[in-house]
Amino acid sequence: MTAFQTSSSAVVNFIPLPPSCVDAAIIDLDGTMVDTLGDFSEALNRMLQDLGLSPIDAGSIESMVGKGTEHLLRSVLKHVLPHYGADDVAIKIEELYPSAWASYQRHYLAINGQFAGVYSGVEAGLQALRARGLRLACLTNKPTSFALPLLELKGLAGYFEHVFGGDAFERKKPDPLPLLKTCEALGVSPARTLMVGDSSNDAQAARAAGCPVVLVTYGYNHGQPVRAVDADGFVDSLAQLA
Ligand SMILES: O=C(O)COP(=O)(O)O
Ligand SMILES: [Mg+2]
Repeated sequence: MTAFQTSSSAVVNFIPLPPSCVDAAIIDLDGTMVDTLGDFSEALNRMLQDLGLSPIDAGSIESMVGKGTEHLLRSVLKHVLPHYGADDVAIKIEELYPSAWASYQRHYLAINGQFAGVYSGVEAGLQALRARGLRLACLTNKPTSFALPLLELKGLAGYFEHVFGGDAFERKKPDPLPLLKTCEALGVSPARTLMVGDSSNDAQAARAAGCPVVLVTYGYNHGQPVRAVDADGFVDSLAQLA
């Protein structure tokens, strides 16, 4: 049992942190601080149009978000190329990938943040964590070049000492490496660093790194119910971290 669980139940709604338990918090971006599904949808559909492919709906995109851009683009291409056989699809995806990535990057950077909104309670939560003296870093699987301007535009960049994207380290979440590297950059120990995310990706990375982990209930969890994920607690708003 961690300091964040009660003795009566394995997974509970979040218990307010005893201030002495953590020195830092690492916060996920997509689905945790900003609802970026509109941005993903806009940039991906502009990309598909460039490639002469059929559009994709936001509901399908939602279950593909969270594992970084390479995974997202390959999943989207696979989804819109259903009339090919399995082997042919794989070949076609690799063939299309370089132009898909170039087009997606161009469109995403052009619309970044315009179809996205900060979830309610995010600023209050970040302010409360800062008021407790916690060191804060943002760790996302989206490219750093997408994350930085988005946080700036939404007025959230100033809360973080570090912002690391999916391309900042050799491996992405759910690998523990990005969390361990972020703890190192903050100069804190993983056991005293709270991970706050929205998906099993964040929770698995945190478990493997030895960080306590709390998940929000409103984000994107690969199309699966988030409360089934192994985590230390759940919040409906970052303001509940206060
Ligand atoms: O771009 C993604 O895959 C999602 O990134 P996240 O780690 O901020 O949820
Ligand atoms: Mg996320």
